[in-house]
Amino acid sequence: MAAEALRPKCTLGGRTLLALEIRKHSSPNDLWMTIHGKVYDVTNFATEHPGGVEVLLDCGGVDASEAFDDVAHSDLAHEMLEPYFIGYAELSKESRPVVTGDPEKAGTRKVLKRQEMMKELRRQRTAVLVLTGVAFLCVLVVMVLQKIQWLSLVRAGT
Ligand code: HEM
Repeated sequence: MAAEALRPKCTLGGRTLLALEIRKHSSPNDLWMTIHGKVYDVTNFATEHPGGVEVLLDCGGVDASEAFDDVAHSDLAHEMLEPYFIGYAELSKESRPVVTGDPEKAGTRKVLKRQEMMKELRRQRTAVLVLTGVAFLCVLVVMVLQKIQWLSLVRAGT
């Protein structure tokens, strides 16, 4: 009875599933994750995820709440979750990421990896912004030069 009460479970269309079941859905073709106690089947969303498919695969079958919050997702991202909702999961040890070796170190490694990815994303965004700015300035300079040339031609003609 006590063991039954401790069992992590998730409801899906009236059915009750163990967290062990949630964990089985961790492949690109079958991807579930738990975010704040709710289970989402994001199989059809993974390849469309603006943050890339890799980060979602890292969270396949486990509790992705921390990873999701770390990114400070927009309200839109929270709304986008809803169509993928399939049920509720009991937050238990078994639904959290499976870590091998020293859990503390493994957790730190994951956080560091994520922070590194975020830095890289920001670097890429800054580079794109700078390049766009430079391209815009170049176009502006060319337009000004053409205008000057045109004005001097007009003056020379009169
Ligand atoms: C399955 C649920 C998820 C949905 C619906 C979702 C949705 C989104 C959306 C809409 C964006 C664009 C930026 C925004 O509007 O916030 C985004 C960006 C991102 N997401 Fe997610 N996301 C999900 C899960 C995750 C998870 C579990 C991670 C784990 C680390 C993650 C990492 C990222 C990253 C790194 C970005 C890029 C941030 C940037 O460009 O600054 N997402 N996501």
